[in-house]
Amino acid sequence: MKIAIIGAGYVGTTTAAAFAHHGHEVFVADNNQEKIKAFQRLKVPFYEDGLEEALKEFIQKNLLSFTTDIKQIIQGCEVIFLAVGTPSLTTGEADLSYIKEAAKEIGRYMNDYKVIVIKSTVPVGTVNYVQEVIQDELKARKSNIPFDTVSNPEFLREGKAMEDAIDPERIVIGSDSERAETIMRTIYKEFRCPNIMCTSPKNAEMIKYASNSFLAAKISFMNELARLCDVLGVDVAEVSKGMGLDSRIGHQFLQAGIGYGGSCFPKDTKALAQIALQRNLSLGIVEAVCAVNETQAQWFLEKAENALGSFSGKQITVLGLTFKPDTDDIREASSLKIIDYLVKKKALISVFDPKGMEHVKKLFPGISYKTDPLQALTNADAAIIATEWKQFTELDWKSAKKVMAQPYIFDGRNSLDPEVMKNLGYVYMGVGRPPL
Ligand SMILES: NC(=O)c1ccc[n+]([C@@H]2O[C@H](COP(=O)([O-])OP(=O)(O)OC[C@H]3O[C@@H](n4cnc5c(N)ncnc54)[C@H](O)[C@@H]3O)[C@@H](O)[C@H]2O)c1
Ligand SMILES: O=c1ccn([C@@H]2O[C@H](COP(=O)(O)OP(=O)(O)O[C@H]3O[C@H](CO)[C@@H](O)[C@H](O)[C@H]3O)[C@@H](O)[C@H]2O)c(=O)[nH]1
Repeated sequence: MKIAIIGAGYVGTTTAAAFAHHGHEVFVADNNQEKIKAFQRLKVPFYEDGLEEALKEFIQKNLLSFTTDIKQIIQGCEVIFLAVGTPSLTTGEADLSYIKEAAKEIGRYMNDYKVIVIKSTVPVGTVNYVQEVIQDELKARKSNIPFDTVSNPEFLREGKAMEDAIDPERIVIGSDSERAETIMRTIYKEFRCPNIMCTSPKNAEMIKYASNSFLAAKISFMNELARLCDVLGVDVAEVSKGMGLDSRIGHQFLQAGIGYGGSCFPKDTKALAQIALQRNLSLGIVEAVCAVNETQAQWFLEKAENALGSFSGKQITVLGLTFKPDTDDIREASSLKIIDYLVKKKALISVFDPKGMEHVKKLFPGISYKTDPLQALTNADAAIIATEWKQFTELDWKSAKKVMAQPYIFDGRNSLDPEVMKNLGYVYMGVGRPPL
């Protein structure tokens, strides 16, 4: 089937690669010319493992192409996916202006029956809103071309985007139209996904926000608990291990740390809380999830500062800048809060990250960017681990100790073994872990 995708970001491009992988012919459009030029030169302008190779393969097989000509792909395809951004407004609400703009273009250019699929994460009711925007454009053209609007939220994780998109655990299709549902089932036929759920558009939209907020709640629950464990001399990592053995709870998303980041959890939890407030409801749990996350890095930094005496004038190394390993994405990364705090405290800051340094340089040009972990740790009074890259978990910490000025390790991701670190002579502090 010929599929158009509007928005060549993380989601649009990995979705495109997954559709091409399953034999569809995919056309991706973006209004950012630089981005499209990069894809046309077979260069992915962000880091996602396996994506560049996949895009090259499908472009060469003529299954995939990139363009700025949105009109052409709207007219050439029966199904159009919207994968544009829905960032937070200052109020926490989702900004639907990119969705609106793309919907207007569809209404302006569509020539025959279309299925418009919203893959972006959007508030409940957006499928209806898109329908109205397109309808208004058609009315202005004095046209009554039929079309359907569908919700098909995306659940991929950055860093594992390709495997998640090609082989998803679940596919949610929110449609009120039998014709559109049949087309959607045809698109996903080759995916052999065991869990294809068809429901209403509103239900599908809510499933996405509810899923992200629930995962974020698991993390904030453990992060809040870590603060109590810290006072009680209990190891939160052992607690989460014990909890996870109950299959009703499970091990995933129970790792305490310095807070969740990325382009999704912070924005989607805030948006869900805001959607409720607009209906005069307050979602106390979701609001608390956000509040714990806002303060978690600060809580950890104050403890670290206390342990070290002061950050002022000290050489502090931040290991890891991205919001999680295996990505170059620094959106809402905890490392940014850490650097900000250290700058205010007049620390001397060195950093290293395998993929995220170029982006952080634009925000903090005045700190020292190093080429490897050992160089970053040279003469350090303390290291703060903000992202659990394997370059840090597998580092030769024995050699690292020799180059550091003082042996303080503040592990914001509980990624190292406290006993091993103690035996190497480090003063180790994790999140909610008692000192040995
Ligand atoms: N990043 C993720 O891991 C992830 C996972 C699941 C869902 N989502 C959701 O998917 C959506 C997209 O996320 P993303 O991370 O891919 O965003 P992104 O910012 O990486 O990409 C969005 C792209 O849309 C383009 N765009 C905006 N308006 C346009 C228009 N009118 N015409 C053509 N192109 C336009 C932008 O130039 C940009 O390239 C968001 O709603 C997000 O919440 C993201
Ligand atoms: O036990 C855990 C698990 C994760 N995190 C943090 O949570 C954040 C998000 O991690 P993850 O969910 O792996 O990354 P994303 O790529 O943001 O993916 C989430 O957000 C996407 C966008 O909506 C969804 O599609 C995915 O299903 C959802 O997992 C990161 O900062 C992690 O460090 C923790 O602190 N503790």
